[in-house]
Amino acid sequence: MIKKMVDKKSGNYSDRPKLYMQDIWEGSRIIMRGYDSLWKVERKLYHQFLNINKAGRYIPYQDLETKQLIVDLLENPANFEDLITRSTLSIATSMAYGFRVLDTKSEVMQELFKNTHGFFVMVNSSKLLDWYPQLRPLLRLMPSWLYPMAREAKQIFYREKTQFRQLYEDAKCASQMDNSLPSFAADISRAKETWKGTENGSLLTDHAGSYIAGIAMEGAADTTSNTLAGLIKAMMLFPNVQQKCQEELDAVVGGGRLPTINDFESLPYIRQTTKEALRWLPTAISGAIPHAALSEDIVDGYRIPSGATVVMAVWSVNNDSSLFPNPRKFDPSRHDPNLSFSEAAAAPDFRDRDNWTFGAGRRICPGIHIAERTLFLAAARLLWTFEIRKAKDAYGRDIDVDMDEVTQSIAARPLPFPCNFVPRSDKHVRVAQKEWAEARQLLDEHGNYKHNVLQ
Ligand code: HEM
Repeated sequence: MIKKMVDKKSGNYSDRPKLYMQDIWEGSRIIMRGYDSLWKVERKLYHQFLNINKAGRYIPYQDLETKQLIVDLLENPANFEDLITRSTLSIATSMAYGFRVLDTKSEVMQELFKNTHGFFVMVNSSKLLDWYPQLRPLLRLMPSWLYPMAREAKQIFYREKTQFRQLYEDAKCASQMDNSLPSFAADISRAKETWKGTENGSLLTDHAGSYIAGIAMEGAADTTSNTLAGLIKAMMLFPNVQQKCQEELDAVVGGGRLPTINDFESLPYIRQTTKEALRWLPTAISGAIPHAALSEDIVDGYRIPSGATVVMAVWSVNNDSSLFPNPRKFDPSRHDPNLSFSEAAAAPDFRDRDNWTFGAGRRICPGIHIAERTLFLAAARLLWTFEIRKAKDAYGRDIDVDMDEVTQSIAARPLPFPCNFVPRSDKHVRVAQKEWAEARQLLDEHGNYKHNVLQ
């Protein structure tokens, strides 16, 4: 059904429902935006800077952050949830703005989390106004003390807007300096200059530009971190799969170096494992943000009215046993290693899709190529360095974990679970530490890049 409607008739199903909070946010968040001219400009920019060829440009960031992830885990394995979040967030801020995240508890990051979280809480709290939009005009007649949510939401929007603009302006300024790092924000501001006097140029205001960069950063961070948390959980629960991954790594990479992106083609089972992690615990459990129908349509005799909300039941389709037999079994071998994430997502026959976790149709996630590389490097390096095992209780017994427990969110994540990272050998530890020590030479005393590391 997703293929039939959202992929094949994507011109009709690329709109978004008109959420009350999207109005309060003045339509700023692309991910919630309807199928309009600014959305097309935004999408053009995403395509220009995140396409399959450009995605390769960010590998040095993915390389450095996944090396740091490994040594951080060696030092503080119990903190693995926060460490994977730091590394994916740092890849995202490096790409979007050209700076790294050293600590997720820093003031800038806390402000960012507070605003994003605030937005989703507000969307959740205003569901009634989305189900019954006819109530909205009544709110305007009510004194704000009787209905404080709108005022609270506006405050979150202003704080977020101020932060996104500041980050965007800082990246623009930084790009004027010699030896500056490339960033998506700087790319957008340059595109804005190039498009001056055109229709695209007039739509691409600084405010729009700051949100295009901000949402790319936001879209990249949690989704990837949540998927990695799911992959770690799967490795712990399916040790036979973990062992197969490690046999492949030992045969191809050996024990003398960390896997790199150059091993991508030679590690098909690791790639299949990342595909299976996306299927088995999809962070976009119901397609992240619903689509909406632009015009009325008839599908299999059912009338879909214009404006109808279309939710993709990603969890259900990823667990459909006619497509994925025994679906709760984590089995990487069900995926074709010869198809990249995006090739499988675009497969003409829906049975060739690995999963539906990146969405569908014209709104399919534009970060899919970046995500593929981050997941590959992180998975290969984690499994090269560690045995991922169940944690033990005070009596030395394995602590059981429910495989399906996830957070209640549009970007679901496994509920926190205990887990043991056991280094595979002293030699593996020494190699990882040595490679991180070499990689650190690229950084200054504040932990930021000394010079441009991208091609
Ligand atoms: C495992 C990683 C990721 C997952 C599972 C994921 C999933 C998704 C999903 C389900 C959507 C909505 C698609 C739809 O409406 O049909 C989406 C949209 C989006 N994603 Fe991702 N994403 C990931 C990584 C990334 C990365 C790395 C970036 C940026 C570099 C990114 C940027 C975006 C943006 C900008 C949108 C909005 C597109 C639009 O509304 O037109 N995502 N993503």
